[in-house]
Amino acid sequence: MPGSTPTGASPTPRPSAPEAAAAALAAWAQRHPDLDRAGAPLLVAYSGGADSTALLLAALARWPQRVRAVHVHHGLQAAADAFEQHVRACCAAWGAPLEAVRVQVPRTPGRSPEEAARAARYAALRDAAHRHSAAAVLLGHHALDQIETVLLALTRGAGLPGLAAMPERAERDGVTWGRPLLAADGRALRAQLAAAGVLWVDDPTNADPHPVRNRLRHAVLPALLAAFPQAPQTFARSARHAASAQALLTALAREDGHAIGDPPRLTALRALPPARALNALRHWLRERHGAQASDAQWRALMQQIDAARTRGHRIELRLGPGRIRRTGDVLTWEPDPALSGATTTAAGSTAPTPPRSCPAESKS
Ligand SMILES: Nc1ncnc2c1ncn2[C@@H]1O[C@H](COP(=O)(O)OP(=O)(O)OP(=O)(O)O)[C@@H](O)[C@H]1O
Repeated sequence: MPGSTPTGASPTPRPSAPEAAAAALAAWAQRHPDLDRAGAPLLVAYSGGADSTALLLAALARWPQRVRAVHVHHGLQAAADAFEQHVRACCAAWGAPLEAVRVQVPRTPGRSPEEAARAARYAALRDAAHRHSAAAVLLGHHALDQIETVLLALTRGAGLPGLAAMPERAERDGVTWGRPLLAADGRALRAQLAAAGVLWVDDPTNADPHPVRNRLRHAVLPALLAAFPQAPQTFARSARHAASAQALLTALAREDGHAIGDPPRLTALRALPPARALNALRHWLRERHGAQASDAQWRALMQQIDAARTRGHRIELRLGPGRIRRTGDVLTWEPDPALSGATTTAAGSTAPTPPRSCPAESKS
């Protein structure tokens, strides 16, 4: 349920944005002049954490008339009310329009509470973008988040789409999503906020040592940064290389998709080199059915496609959350409700850390 906070009759002077955030945002804005110069609102996804606080301050400084903060209250942890109070206080103090949205996070079998909360959050941000006809929704991910995302992809044995990690701009669900701080070092953002006396809230789930991301954050990242200080730049570069390569593979898959048809024809698939046929099929399953499958499943399918040279050769295999079958010369895929909950992640929880309040006056 959206609600608006009055911005207050006489807001206190806004603290200046952390330099690292302002510089990264300015460079991002130059790379996306259409968003920089558009008149439409820019929504900042403002959790109250350090990164989105830095982003909000930088965005308010660059686009004072266009920025609106959007905060999503997940109702999952005791501290969520206090987080919302904090962001309301900050926005009121800084004269920033705020929309605080409450979401119901459904319990879904096969989905961890974190995944469900993330999906509900992105849906709420998407809806807010549509309500405001926003030019973009801006997210506070920074360079260290990008390293974690690349490492996380490696721990899962991901392919190029995973290694491409987070794009600095993406169009999804009719919304433009921007990550202006991807070039900024999260440590600098925090240090500069602290030096300016700007307070933020810490999400207690970030301290949970069990989820893989937090293990990476607390055990791996400090060692990596100590040994390779350039990691924020080099990981970002690798992610960009992977994204460019993936863009080429996607273009090739689209082109090959015309040749193999929808549903894909076996004879046309066999006419392509196996790696191209696999690339086209992966793309078809992802784009047409929103599904992904494991390496072992793809290997089994490719073997069957190669072997199915007689009319009587049956193909019926599990592929991701569904089954793929041969009917004549084509392959058809259908979801199988019994398989859709196959990838369950364990959830973790810790006691909430009460947030500090927003300073009534800035020190800078
Ligand atoms: N409760 C919230 N309300 C509004 N925006 C939020 C909220 N939580 C996170 N965000 C936005 O998402 C960004 C990333 O947050 P965080 O790293 O905690 O999320 P994540 O779940 O890891 O992100 P992702 O969903 O992209 O993996 C924040 O900087 C902020 O812009």
